[in-house]
Amino acid sequence: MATEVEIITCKNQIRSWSRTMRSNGHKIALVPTMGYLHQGHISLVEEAKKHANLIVVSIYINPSQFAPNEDLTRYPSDFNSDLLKLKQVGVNVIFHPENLYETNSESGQTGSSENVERESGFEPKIEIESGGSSVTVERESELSSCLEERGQLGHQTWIRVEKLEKGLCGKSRPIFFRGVATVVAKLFNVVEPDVAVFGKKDYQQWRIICRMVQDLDFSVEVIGSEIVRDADGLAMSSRNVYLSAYGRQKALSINRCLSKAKSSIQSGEISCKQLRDSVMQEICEAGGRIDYAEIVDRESLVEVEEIRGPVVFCIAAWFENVRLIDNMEM
Ligand SMILES: Nc1ncnc2c1ncn2[C@@H]1O[C@H](COP(=O)(O)OP(=O)(O)OP(=O)(O)O)[C@@H](O)[C@H]1O
Ligand SMILES: CC(C)(CO)[C@@H](O)C(=O)[O-]
Ligand code: BAL
Repeated sequence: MATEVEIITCKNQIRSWSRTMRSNGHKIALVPTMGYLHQGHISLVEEAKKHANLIVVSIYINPSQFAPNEDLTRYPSDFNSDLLKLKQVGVNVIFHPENLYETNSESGQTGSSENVERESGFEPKIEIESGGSSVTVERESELSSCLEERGQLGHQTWIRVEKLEKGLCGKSRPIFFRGVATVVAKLFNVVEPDVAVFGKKDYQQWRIICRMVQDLDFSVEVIGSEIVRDADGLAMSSRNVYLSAYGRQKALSINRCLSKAKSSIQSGEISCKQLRDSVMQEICEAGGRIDYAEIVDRESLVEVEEIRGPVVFCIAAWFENVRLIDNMEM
């Protein structure tokens, strides 16, 4: 049966809702999403219900985790369909801010002097002190996300989980985890949840959030929830919608070769090189372009050479210009 869902768009309003509810003895779980919801997201809500009695789902396509050459402007969205799904699964609040980086969202002000500077020819250069004199160097290109690209330079504070963010997805998306960690910290600060649920499909993201919470003493319990797959084995993802039926068929090779690797390990294979080589061969033969295929320690995400303990096999590959990620704990 569908339930009433409150839609909140203002930071102050969600914070005061949360504080009131907690003072009345409720426990609040947050499920952060970028919308265009599928069963993977719904499973996070179901997991959240095991840990709290009030559920907030945030829907926010965060510009700071997209590089300017990525798909922010065409990222799929369908708020009405999301609303229906969330009513059916039974959540209490949808937090749907228009702009989480807006310091004055309640008053509708958008400008800042830095925006003006950008519009009038901001150069991506920085000055650094060197031996008593200052030199101008190109700003590291990796520091630019769609947030800065929009000219919204009012935001200056970034969270970097320095080691965990470097490998896997961090190699080809160098600003991605800076944006994710920062926006999740902002969501934690405005929603003030007791619990937050993340999908293990984004394994590195989940580990990074756990580490951020530990290192910065956030009072939030982070839950990692299992990957949900379609019947054909493809890990559900909002971006699957970009795939043609043909591309999707080819992309099934990802899950297929992860399952084969798992069987090989169960039969005694310990060489990560062997395992990686066969996965890479199968994905390439299916027409995929590998971004990475790595077997890493589950906690540190450091690559291992031999299977001697719990690991996770993580893959990112392009099919038809769609970058898909998947993994399997082994
Ligand atoms: N198949 C899935 N199984 C479990 N969790 C998932 C799955 N897909 C997404 N999630 C989780 O849902 C949360 C929100 O993710 P997001 O809105 O980016 O969806 P997505 O489908 O992963 O989108 P994208 O295609 O951009 O990767 C994240 O914690 C993510 O790990
Ligand atoms: C955690 C998240 C909602 C932050 O924008 C996003 O990275 C996602 O949807 O996985
Ligand atoms: N699920 C992670 C969001 C992203 O890839 O941008």
